Amino acid sequence: MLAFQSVAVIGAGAWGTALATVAARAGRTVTLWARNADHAARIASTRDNPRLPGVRIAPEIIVTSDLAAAARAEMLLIATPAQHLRGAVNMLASHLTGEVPIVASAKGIEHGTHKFMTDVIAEAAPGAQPAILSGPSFADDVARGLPTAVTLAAKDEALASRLVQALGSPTFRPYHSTDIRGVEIGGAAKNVLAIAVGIAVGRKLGASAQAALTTRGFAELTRLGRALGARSETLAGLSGLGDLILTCSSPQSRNFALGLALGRGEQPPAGKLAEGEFTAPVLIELAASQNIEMPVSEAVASILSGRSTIDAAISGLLTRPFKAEE
Ligand SMILES: NC(=O)C1=CN([C@@H]2O[C@H](COP(=O)(O)OP(=O)(O)OC[C@H]3O[C@@H](n4cnc5c(N)ncnc54)[C@H](O)[C@@H]3O)[C@@H](O)[C@H]2O)C=CC1
Ligand SMILES: O=C(CO)COP(=O)(O)O
Repeated sequence: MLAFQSVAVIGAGAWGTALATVAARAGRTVTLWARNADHAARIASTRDNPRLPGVRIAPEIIVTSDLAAAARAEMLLIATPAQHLRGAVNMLASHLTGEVPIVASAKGIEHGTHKFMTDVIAEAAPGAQPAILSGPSFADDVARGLPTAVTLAAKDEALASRLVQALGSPTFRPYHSTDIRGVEIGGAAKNVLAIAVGIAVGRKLGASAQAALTTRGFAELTRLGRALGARSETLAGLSGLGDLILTCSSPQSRNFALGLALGRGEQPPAGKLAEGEFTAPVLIELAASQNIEMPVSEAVASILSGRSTIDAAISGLLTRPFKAEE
């Protein structure tokens, strides 16, 4: 039998549903777990998730709210928002046996603790083997089987490679890595930077400003990543630069769309998760604790908290002293 034949996805939002589809396409036996029993029953009968409209959920995917049943899978993927990951793994922990791999797929940093997703898993489920999956991949594209490539990192390279084998298919191509921190930083920071770029586009600052802001955003993401031990190749790879390019260039991104609305002076889209909103304050706290300058992220955090107007934040960025490019 193949390693990791059974896969459970915890969290039945847009991304969890897309990942369940990925695992089914790769030939795994898949369980999709929703915390709300009515929600699970509705998805199971309609084969449709309102979080991912127009995508048909394959009949072989088992949709359930039975956590003990889901926890029996040989491999688990957590697809809750970042701030809910600890709660989800805490619930799971008592059902787990052995060193089951738990792959985080949320993009964020925990409030209060400044912990990244695999650190939270290691604390909440000490017997498990944490891993992280991240990269340029809109749930809708992935679920429809459009070609995507991501990074999947675990401490042990052989494990990362086996997890890739379990999930990969011609249209979903994970690359394995051992640089967990690099993958986590890219995913968390790019959402904040996408809000900044969305604001600039919403304010009609032009395509040149969009490219400049994305690039200077990458510079600050790289500075923080290097300070925290990430490898440059990871930061310039799919989970870093790749995801930054995607998210900073497409209104399909909820983070970019939030920025766009703010920049235009409109109401942000209702009911859409934009992780960057939650990551911004903790990202700048983390950067400050490392003495790393992240002016673009700081501007986003100050706009979101109401400490600065958009125009004042833009003016602050444009009047920074000239310096060497680094
Ligand atoms: N949607 C996308 O294209 C992608 C999303 N992600 C990441 O995946 C994470 C989740 O995003 P989405 O699925 O898009 O959000 P979503 O808002 O569509 O779904 C989140 C789901 O998590 C569930 N949930 C919340 N707390 C929970 C808990 N304690 N236990 C179990 N379930 C819980 C909610 O009920 C909801 O169904 C985010 O960190 C996001 O950045 C990553 C790659 C692509
Ligand atoms: O992470 C994503 C694409 O890689 C999804 O982006 P948004 O969360 O901004 O929609």
